[in-house]
Amino acid sequence: MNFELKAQDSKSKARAGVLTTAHGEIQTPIFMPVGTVASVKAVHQRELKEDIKAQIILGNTYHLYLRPGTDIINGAGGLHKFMNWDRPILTDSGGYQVYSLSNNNKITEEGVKFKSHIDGSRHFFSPEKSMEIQRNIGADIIMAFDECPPYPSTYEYAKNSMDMTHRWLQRCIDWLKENPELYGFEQSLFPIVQGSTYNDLRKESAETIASHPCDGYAIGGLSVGEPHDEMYAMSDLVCSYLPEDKPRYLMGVGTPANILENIALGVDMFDCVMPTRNGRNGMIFTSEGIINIKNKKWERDFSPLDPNGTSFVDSDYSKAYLRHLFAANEYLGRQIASLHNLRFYLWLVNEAREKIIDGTFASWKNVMVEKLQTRL
Ligand SMILES: CN(C)CCSCc1cc(N)cc2c(=O)[nH]c(N)nc12
Repeated sequence: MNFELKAQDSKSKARAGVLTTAHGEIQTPIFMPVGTVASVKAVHQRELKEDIKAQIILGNTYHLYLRPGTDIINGAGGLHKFMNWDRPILTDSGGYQVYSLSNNNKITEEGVKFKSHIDGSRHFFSPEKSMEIQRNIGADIIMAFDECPPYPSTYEYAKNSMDMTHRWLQRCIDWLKENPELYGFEQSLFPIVQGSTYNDLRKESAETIASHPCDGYAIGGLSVGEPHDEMYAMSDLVCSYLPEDKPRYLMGVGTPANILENIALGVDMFDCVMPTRNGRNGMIFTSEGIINIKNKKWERDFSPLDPNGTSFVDSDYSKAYLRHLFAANEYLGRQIASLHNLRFYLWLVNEAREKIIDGTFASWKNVMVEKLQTRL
């Protein structure tokens, strides 16, 4: 895996680059649609590739392990073949999902005991187990098995959790060294910086994580309910300790405005369920602001969904029509909203990339951040 910086903004820490993987190139800054259970909800792989122009998508160890299970995915020759997606895939390591989905879990030094949110069956994830599952899934980018502390956490909890995440990282590295790739293509580990919202812990974690030679580095433990200015402060601090020549992935972020602000701080990769989850609830993101399509004000607005939009749905359908589909609970409504929002997120990061390359990012970002938060 190789990362090449193409341009750096002179008035911010924003960068434009290219990450080359076994399944193709990724232009950064990039947004990664979330395909938790081997599907980006309500969207075809063909639409992801041809209309949304997604370059990499996310899968998830916790979900895929529980259903369909690694032996079926392995039997298909890996997740790329199983879901017919031949571009890069990143999988999260499963710990975060255990905390957020399984209400009955116990964390020890060894790993995490949990009950399946599907059928209540008992399971156990260790760093080694997480690596084995991600090896079998065949993800191009494997996330280290970490603990994402809740927000807020006491200093003591955040420190103990961070230290354990660092010990778990070494166990991930050791297991991957002992167990080579199964499908004949490179799979790279991204370690994850923790430390909650404590400056000294974040510095210590970033330095520890950066001491491991990896193809990329992730910032975890944010977008967990902390105020946005805390998110930005931690992201800024951590980026200053991570290698310049490797991609930085801020996990679970975020709103369009969060993404632009973090690009300005030096972050290159993002994922978030917002475009799909909030889209399915009628929240439509546009370059002029946010539309709640269920609002009565759109009932007789026959104008295109998004005149500046770059997806086919933006000109094919009107606001009034999409509002009707939501009112009637028609599947097509969620499909249109998901497709539009994902295309918007990919358009936004590509616009940012072009502004970084032509040197106008900082001023464009400030204007854009205001517009993106307008309620239309
Ligand atoms: C669908 N996505 C939300 C899933 C991928 S990102 C999940 C995710 C989100 C957030 N906010 C923090 C963390 C974190 O600290 N560690 C890990 N492993 N994953 C995280």
